[in-house]
Amino acid sequence: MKLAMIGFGQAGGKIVDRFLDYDDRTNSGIVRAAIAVNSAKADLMGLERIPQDNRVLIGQARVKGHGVGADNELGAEIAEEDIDEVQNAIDQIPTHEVDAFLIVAGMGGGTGSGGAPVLAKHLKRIYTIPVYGLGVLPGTDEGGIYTLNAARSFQTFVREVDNLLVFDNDSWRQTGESVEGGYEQINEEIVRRFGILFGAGEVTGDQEVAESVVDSSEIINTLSGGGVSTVGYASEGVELTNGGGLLSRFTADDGGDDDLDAANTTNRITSLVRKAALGRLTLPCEIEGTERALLVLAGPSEYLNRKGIERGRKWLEEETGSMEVRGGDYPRGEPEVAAAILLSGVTNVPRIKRLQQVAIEAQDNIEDIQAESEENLEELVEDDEDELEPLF
Ligand SMILES: Nc1nc2c(ncn2[C@@H]2O[C@H](COP(=O)(O)OP(=O)(O)OP(=O)(O)O)[C@@H](O)[C@H]2O)c(=O)[nH]1
Repeated sequence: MKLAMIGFGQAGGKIVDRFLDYDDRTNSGIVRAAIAVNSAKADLMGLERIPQDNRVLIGQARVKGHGVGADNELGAEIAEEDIDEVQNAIDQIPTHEVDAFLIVAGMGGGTGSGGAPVLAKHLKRIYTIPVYGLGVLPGTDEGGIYTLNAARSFQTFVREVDNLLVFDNDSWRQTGESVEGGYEQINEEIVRRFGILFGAGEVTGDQEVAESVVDSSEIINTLSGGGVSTVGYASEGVELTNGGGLLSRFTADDGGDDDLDAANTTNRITSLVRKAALGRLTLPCEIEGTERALLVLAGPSEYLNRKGIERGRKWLEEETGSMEVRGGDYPRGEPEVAAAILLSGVTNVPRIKRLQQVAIEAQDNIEDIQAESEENLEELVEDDEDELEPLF
């Protein structure tokens, strides 16, 4: 499906930048327009792919291009004040060619965390196409203020969008790497997963001869109903029949009379689906209780078959308990077979519960510290009060 992506804040901008790169590399055609919004000029300048004209600096009057320093209330305020500037950039894109908006933001900072929900609310008032969010949760070691920001932003963002897709940095961070290097890899993991999902609804031309290609309305229907979504993914390298040089661990179903080949393909697909659902999700959670799901099998068409996808879909129905599990293929020329599973409307998410608990503790702590420091300041000032006249 075709998306208008808006990266809000530093993380949001960088991830949308990577989506553009992914789109070019894989010819997916999912990014119809890409916009970056930030209160920090330097962050906008650091982007590589998003066109200069689509980079919107907000809050200049308040923060002079220096960012909001993880103050997400200020982030929300400047987004509201400068929403017309963001709208001007959106006015330049052909929204009638777009299936949905995707607002991408890190939820632990200030600009994206505060601004993304404001933009979602604004877009929903104006447009009839769905507005989705892709929210990135901070690592638990980033500290109380990031957790508090994320918990507050999450609560608001999920209410304002048609569906909130979540990626949790905490379960993806790698030890022993620089933060920047670590994010590069993490961002690649993000675009690969969401790229396959959204790319599935963008199959065109002769690829459509495949039997059960996923359609963008199936993605929209899976996301409709709202709530929180997570994505599972697994892949295996294959040899392209037109001469790719990869070791084949996946047996091609060449469509001939070879039942064994077909059975092999089916079995491989089924185990790939299990790996994707039971492995690391973008937001770890219990898959049981998921309201709706979509299974996408991507790969060269000779490695896909309807029976495998149908079996994978049935298995997902059993595991999630959902009666609304869709499935289909996404034929493409990459030398791998990949299963991406969108689990929409997940309810059993211990990470979110914990995030909210820690945020409440952080909020209480901050209030205590504030009260204490006000008292301390009063004591400090009172000591001099008898002797000194106030200025006014
Ligand atoms: N996945 C991912 N997460 C990132 C990246 N950069 C920052 N983050 C996360 O996003 C959060 C910070 O948000 P930023 O986007 O840097 O902040 P901002 O929205 O620009 O807001 P301010 O800098 O406070 O004005 C951190 O908690 C990180 O967890 C990135 O490139 N990829």
